[in-house]
Amino acid sequence: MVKETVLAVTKAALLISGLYYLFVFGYLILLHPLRDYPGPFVAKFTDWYGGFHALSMRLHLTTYRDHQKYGKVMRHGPDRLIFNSAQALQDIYSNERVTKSHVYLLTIQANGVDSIFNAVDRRRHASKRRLIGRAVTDRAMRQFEPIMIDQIGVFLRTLYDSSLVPRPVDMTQSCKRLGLDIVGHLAFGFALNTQTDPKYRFIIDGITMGNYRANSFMQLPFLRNRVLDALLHLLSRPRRLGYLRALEHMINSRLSLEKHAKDDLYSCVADYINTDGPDSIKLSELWSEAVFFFPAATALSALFFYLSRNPRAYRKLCDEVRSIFTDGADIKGGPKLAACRYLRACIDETLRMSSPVSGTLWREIAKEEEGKGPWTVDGHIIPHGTQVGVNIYSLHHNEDYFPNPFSFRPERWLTDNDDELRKVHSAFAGFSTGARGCAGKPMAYLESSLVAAKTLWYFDFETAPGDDIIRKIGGQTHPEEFQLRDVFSAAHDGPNLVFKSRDDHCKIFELGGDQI
Ligand code: HEM
Repeated sequence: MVKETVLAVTKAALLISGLYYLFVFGYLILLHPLRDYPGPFVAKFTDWYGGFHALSMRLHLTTYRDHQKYGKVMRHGPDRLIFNSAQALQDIYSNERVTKSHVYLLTIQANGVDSIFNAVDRRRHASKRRLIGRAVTDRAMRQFEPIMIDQIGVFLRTLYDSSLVPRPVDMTQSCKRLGLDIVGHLAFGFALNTQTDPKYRFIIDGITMGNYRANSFMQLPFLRNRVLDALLHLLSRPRRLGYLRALEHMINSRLSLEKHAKDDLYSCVADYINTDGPDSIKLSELWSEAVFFFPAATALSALFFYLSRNPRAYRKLCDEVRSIFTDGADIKGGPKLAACRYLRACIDETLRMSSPVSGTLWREIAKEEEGKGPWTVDGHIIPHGTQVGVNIYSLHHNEDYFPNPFSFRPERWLTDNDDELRKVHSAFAGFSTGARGCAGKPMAYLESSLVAAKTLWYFDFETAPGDDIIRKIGGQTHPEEFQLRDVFSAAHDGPNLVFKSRDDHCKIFELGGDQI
């Protein structure tokens, strides 16, 4: 009797859940407001489609392939639409009624510390932006530049040492270490010295893991649940403790100095730490803000990749840098660097092909704007509750704007044809755009330009033997492109390069001079 009752209850439960899911699937496929948009079938009823490809770090490539198949607007999740046009870029990211999607909230750390990146509320964000903006003003940048140049000097010395052997240099490692050392100084005036000392190098992997975790949560919110989070916390405990200890050490070292002893983020916001005012910031939030200063390392690794594979561009850039400047120490921010137009075009072309942030930046209409009239994106009225975005990798490879998108052609940024120029700029989203666009864009250009120009001043370089073996990742079929793994920002390897010093110019390294 008991057995029969259990059987009957089980059958009823199965029937009810079967009917429930049938209803939900039926609704999502046949009745949902996004039902008429094309897209991968699985993505119509679950976020697992995007989640799966995010976990495998190739969502940017999948999205590009899907656009080829389904067109310039597609449904990429039950309530998600992705567009592939410059008009959509404007309509989404430069619209004041729009905010970051609620999925960004899933990236807030377990201790509740938010950052400028995941502050969805517009007032909270505006206050953070004002504060962070203080660290990246032109004046702050000018004050920080000598410190950046010192770190670039360390980078150049490691290249010089490698040239004496000669030994190939893995540019991903070198650029990430340089990038992190700059971030340490910029945030807390702290010398992490990862370029010369392995002690703090684990932070680089920590940042990548954090980005991977955040990206996975945003694509597949289901993952952010207590059980999985607790499990992840347990598994990453030893690393996390090391990370927190390093952070605590950085903060304590900085606190032991006078507020304005260093030209760093701390100094810019010190008067707002733990106050009652509207722009108050917690000390513990500062590093969360600063880790978003990191993607320049990807831009640099990719730039070295493209220059080593494109001899014509390499030669042209050498000619420009070596004719405009008269000395390595002469290479600094100012009119001469601004006159390096080909350098800027090489950086832009790099950011187009291998954008350090290559995914879809999800947005939605702000809560307080709901019901105040329709939101139209590239001619489509967006139904209530829909998250939308433009996929940066796809837009940057859209032939309507960038013919031969897989060719490295800096010249496309230097055309005399104004219409053409407007067109390429309209579809460039490397730093995103609008109120949530990159706050550190000028800093990123300065860092990339100084590193590239100074490297070309002191060295010639070429691809290390054997480095051209095609590293196919997740079905990427374009070996001429620097291959990125999408973890919101990017993970990558190489290129491995061999450096040869330009003799007369490198004497300064032998003499141990610091005017590099
Ligand atoms: C080549 C290097 C860089 C690239 C490609 C890049 C790209 C981006 C992108 C695409 C976003 C928008 C993210 C989103 O909407 O979720 C962003 C935001 C941001 N970036 Fe960058 N970034 C770079 C370097 C930097 C640097 C050097 C700094 C600081 C010195 C910086 C500071 C920020 C900040 C603070 C935000 C958040 C802005 C906000 O939400 O108001 N970035 N960046």
